Amino acid sequence: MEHLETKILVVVNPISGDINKEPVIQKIKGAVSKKTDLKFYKTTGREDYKTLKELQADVQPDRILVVGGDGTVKLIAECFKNNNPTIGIIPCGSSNGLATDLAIPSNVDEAIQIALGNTFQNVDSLCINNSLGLHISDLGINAELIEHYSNSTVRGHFGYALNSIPTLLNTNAPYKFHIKTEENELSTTGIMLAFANSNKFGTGAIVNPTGKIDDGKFEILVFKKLDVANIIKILLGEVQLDPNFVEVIQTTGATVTTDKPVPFQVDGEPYGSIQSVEVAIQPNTLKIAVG
Ligand SMILES: Nc1ncnc2c1ncn2[C@@H]1O[C@H](COP(=O)(O)OP(=O)(O)OP(=O)(O)O)[C@@H](O)[C@H]1O
Repeated sequence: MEHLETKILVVVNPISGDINKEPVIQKIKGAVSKKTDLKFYKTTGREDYKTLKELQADVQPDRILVVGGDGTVKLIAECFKNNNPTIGIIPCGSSNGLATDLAIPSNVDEAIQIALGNTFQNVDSLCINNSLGLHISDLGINAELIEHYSNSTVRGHFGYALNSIPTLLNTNAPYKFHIKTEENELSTTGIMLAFANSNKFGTGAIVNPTGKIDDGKFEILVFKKLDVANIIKILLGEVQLDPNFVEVIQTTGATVTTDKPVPFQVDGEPYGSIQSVEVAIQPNTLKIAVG
């Protein structure tokens, strides 16, 4: 396989998506040239940020391969955002939102080829209450689901579905959101407010007919009704946006406040319940290998 770098750090989340990573590790070993200095780091879920920072100083990798889900990609983005190495994603999580946005295949062999390849895309990130957001963050019902899911011992989609049932029955939704952007100020009610750092919404015909992929903007989506299937389809970019169902605001920075504490999540990680979120776009934070 052709690639220019010699130092590759592979960060493996052993538990993500309930997938055995050993075959993936063997495939990566088989895909790189003999000259490649290949280092592996398995996340522990504790102090990974600190250890990876030390590894960065030690190894100074040209490329980092992430074998995990959104949470692991985010960990890498936070650790290495100032060093700007190329990041290759081999999607192995129960949620692989950023990989899906970038059309990185779930097939391991194909993903490894792309992760080691030389086609790149710069990706914007969001600064959300001083945390890094790469894909979708939200206040409301989805964050409630994620909170329940993260407290459970069951991993994977099936666990997600099982745990969603009690949450949907006990929800405090709808919530009142006060949204202040650089351009506008409004109050609205919904079951969920999402911050989406995905070009799907920015380039969609209804949201922004003239939008470009790297326009340095993000979207606030306020979902009005509890229709989980439709919400998921919209977040996956599979259906046109119906303004009666979802309100969309495109901006570069916003503050959202609520009347009561609302569960909050950033890229699939629960952040407890909060009443105020500040969000700003950070253009071109990451360089990711794509197909
Ligand atoms: N060795 C480990 N043991 C337990 N937890 C770990 C370990 N390594 C990483 N983690 C946890 O895994 C989470 C990130 O998982 P990631 O998003 O990559 O995969 P996922 O299957 O999509 O995860 P999730 O289902 O929790 O969203 C973080 O919460 C991190 O603390």
